[in-house]
Amino acid sequence: MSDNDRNSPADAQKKKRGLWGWLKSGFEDPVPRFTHETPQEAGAPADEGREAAPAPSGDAAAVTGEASSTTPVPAAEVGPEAAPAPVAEVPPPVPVEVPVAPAGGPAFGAQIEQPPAPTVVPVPPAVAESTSEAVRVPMAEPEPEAPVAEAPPAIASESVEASAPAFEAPPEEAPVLEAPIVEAEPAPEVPPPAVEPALVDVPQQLPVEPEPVADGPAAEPQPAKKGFWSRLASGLARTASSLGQGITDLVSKRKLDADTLEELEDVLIRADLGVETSMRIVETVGKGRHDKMISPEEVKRLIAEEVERILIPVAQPLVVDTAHKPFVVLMVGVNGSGKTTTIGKLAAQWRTEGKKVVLAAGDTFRAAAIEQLKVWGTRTGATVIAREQGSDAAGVAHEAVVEARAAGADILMVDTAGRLQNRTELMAELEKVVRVIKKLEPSAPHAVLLVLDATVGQNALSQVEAFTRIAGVTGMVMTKLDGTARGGILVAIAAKHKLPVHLIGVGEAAEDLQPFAARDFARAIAGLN
Ligand SMILES: Nc1nc2c(ncn2[C@@H]2O[C@H](COP(=O)(O)OP(=O)(O)OP(=O)(O)O)[C@@H](O)[C@H]2O)c(=O)[nH]1
Repeated sequence: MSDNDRNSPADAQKKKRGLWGWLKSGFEDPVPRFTHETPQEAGAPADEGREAAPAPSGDAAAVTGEASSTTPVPAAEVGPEAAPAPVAEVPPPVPVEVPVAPAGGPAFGAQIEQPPAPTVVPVPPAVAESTSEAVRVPMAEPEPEAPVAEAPPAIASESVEASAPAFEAPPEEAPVLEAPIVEAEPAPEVPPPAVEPALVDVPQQLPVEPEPVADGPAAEPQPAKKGFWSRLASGLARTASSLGQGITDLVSKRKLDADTLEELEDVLIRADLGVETSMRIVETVGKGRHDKMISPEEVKRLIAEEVERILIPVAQPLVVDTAHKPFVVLMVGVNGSGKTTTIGKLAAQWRTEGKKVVLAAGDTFRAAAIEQLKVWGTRTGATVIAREQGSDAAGVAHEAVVEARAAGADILMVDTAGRLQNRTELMAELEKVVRVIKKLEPSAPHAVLLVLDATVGQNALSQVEAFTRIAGVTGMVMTKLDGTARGGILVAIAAKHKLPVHLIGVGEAAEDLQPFAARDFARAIAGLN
């Protein structure tokens, strides 16, 4: 579904369902659709670099703001450096949420502003089978208010075994739940952050396909699951059909003369393949075929071969080096490029492989991003480290590294707020996140993934330059290839920057994040079967 579809009545209806309503919809649903809450809409001070994503050059809409109905943002809390609100003012959106003492030694305390009472969202029970592994997560604190009341239905809808909710505290440990009653108290009564969080071993569980809700409507027949190729081909259909139509119109009735080749070059440039790449392709197509008839299929084949040649060196899988525990992945990119969604999709895939995954809600600028990550945590069974909106992102990253280590996590993914590459102060903030992670673990982050929105077109080229310079980008994920007819931008970036391309997003479902394969991509973009 493209961003354009957000305003459809069906989409609006989905949004009205609310968080738990969405969770009930189960694992097969499209991924959660979180809108981008602009500072203005939230009543916050304007911040151009945060709010203004580059205008898409393709025909897919840019990610625009619609205030989230579930997470109202008080004006005073908005802004990356704003003092965090008392915990009591942030209604926990998940069943359990407890304050965790800021980890890290005194040496680090001098480096980072220490916001109060970070929260940890424990692994939720969207699971069926326990493994022998256990992850240490903070003990759940009972919340007498609405969130607790809402929790059981959500668990019931996701959990396979309603009789064994993984998140119910064992009776003998119940007293621990009463200890840090800080969330409902006014700020002055919140215990100092040095208090040890109560920890309990919670079985690490693997996500499974959800069972239908017992009292829900009769299950509709599900469409057959798409295969890898069909997802890729349908995701790139807009680019392929635009290219294909242009090629067919050009060569089906004409000989391959100089004019035809020039027009072919225009068709390729319009698909954002870039001038150099387009010239290179046209040269290949024209070689030995001047003034001869050529079929559209033959031209597509030649394009695919040339594109594949360009892509082969950059098509590199994202390899998790198990020597690092956790393997730290930092997500960077401009506003709305798909960082949080990509984290969720990756978490889903890695959790299915049985990996222990921790997610750090380092996009502290946008309240909805924190909620979005928590939902992905609930959905995938990954632990989420989150603080209030406006907290120091570097502090969250620090906390997350400490917690992920303590939990023996395999992978830690750190989300960051979207920022325009030309906003120096925001890029400096990102630099600080990297610095803080390195201070704890010099080899980390082990992967810095630049998430690029394919619909922004040529602007992506300067994003690669800036983010690589500031954050040391190691690889790229290109999202929303399904929302543009100009997916050729990936080829232009590959040709210019030679940056590894690990993954591509061709839709909003978790399965729509695919490993990048040069041949498949080249053939799909050219419209070949
Ligand atoms: N169609 C499509 N939509 C995508 C894809 N990847 C992400 N999206 C959507 O893009 C929108 C923005 O994604 P987010 O993950 O919130 O973006 P972000 O980079 O975290 O945003 P900021 O926090 O503002 O920087 C969401 O509606 C996603 O569902 C994709 O591959 N295809």
